[in-house]
Amino acid sequence: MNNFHVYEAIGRGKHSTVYKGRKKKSIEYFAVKSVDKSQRSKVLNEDKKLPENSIHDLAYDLVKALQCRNL
Ligand SMILES: Nc1ncnc2c1ncn2[C@@H]1O[C@H](COP(=O)(O)OP(=O)(O)OP(=O)(O)O)[C@@H](O)[C@H]1O
Repeated sequence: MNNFHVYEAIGRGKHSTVYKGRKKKSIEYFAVKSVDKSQRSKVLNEDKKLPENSIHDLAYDLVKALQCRNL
């Protein structure tokens, strides 16, 4: 967190608050999610889950990219 300037809250989740953030010494902006420590594992596990169609789309793109390389 020391690498970011954190500005105003831009959203709230069930167990978290999302802030506007900027990486220090850059003009890159990020959404910075702040989670209560007691809810951390729950939120991290939720964010790891991708919808099934996203996984399918990623797999399709990967296969296409590999096919292009082998041409
Ligand atoms: N990348 C982003 N850019 C802008 N706003 C965002 C971004 N990510 C989250 N937000 C805002 O923060 C809100 C809550 O974020 P998020 O979707 O992570 O919540 P959640 O998954 O429902 O909650 P939790 O993780 O606490 O269970 C969103 O509804 C949205 O308004």
